[in-house]
Amino acid sequence: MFAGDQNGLQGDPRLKAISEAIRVVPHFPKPGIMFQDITTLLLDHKAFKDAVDIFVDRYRDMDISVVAGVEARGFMFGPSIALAIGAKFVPLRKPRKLPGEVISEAYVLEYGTDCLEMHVGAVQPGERALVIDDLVATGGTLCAAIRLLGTTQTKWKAVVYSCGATPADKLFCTFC
Ligand SMILES: O=P(O)(O)OC[C@H]1O[C@H](OP(=O)(O)OP(=O)(O)O)[C@H](O)[C@@H]1O
Ligand SMILES: Nc1ncnc2[nH]cnc12
Repeated sequence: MFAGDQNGLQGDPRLKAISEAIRVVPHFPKPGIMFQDITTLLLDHKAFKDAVDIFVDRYRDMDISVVAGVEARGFMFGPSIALAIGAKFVPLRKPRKLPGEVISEAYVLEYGTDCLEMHVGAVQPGERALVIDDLVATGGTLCAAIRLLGTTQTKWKAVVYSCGATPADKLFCTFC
């Protein structure tokens, strides 16, 4: 996992603008949580486009066939990235939302527990997948997404978050 200064984006003015477009709401949804609200980023066309473009530029020539978006905020960035890099989009959904046969992974959140599900057959063994979400807090969601894709024996998992609860500089990614 690496931050803006280690991924070739050091000094990129887009990072500051993206960071500033994310509203921080203290004590939401409960005391002590500094909520990183990306809905304000979505209102800023340039910052929103820059956030998508940064990932498109990074991953377009990496033979990635699957972009997996984590419900719900991964759905706000993932499809645009998938279309631009020529990959399919696979939603990783919260429980009981997908109508077909699913595989499930439970995980612990900063303020609760949850579960991600994916349709069986959406990802084939050997495919290269990129996971998209808006941030890492405890990392529980990210780990669940990796486990979910791992059950399909996906050859590569590239995990990308467009912003982070900490540090403030927001752009980092992991390959596993
Ligand atoms: O690193 P973690 O501790 O796992 O937390 C990060 C996750 O929490 C948020 O989603 P949330 O579960 O609140 O769902 P939402 O996108 O539907 O609001 C966020 O969008 C990440 O998916
Ligand atoms: N600090 C935070 N801000 C926004 N979403 C979150 N999900 C978990 N922790 C969060």
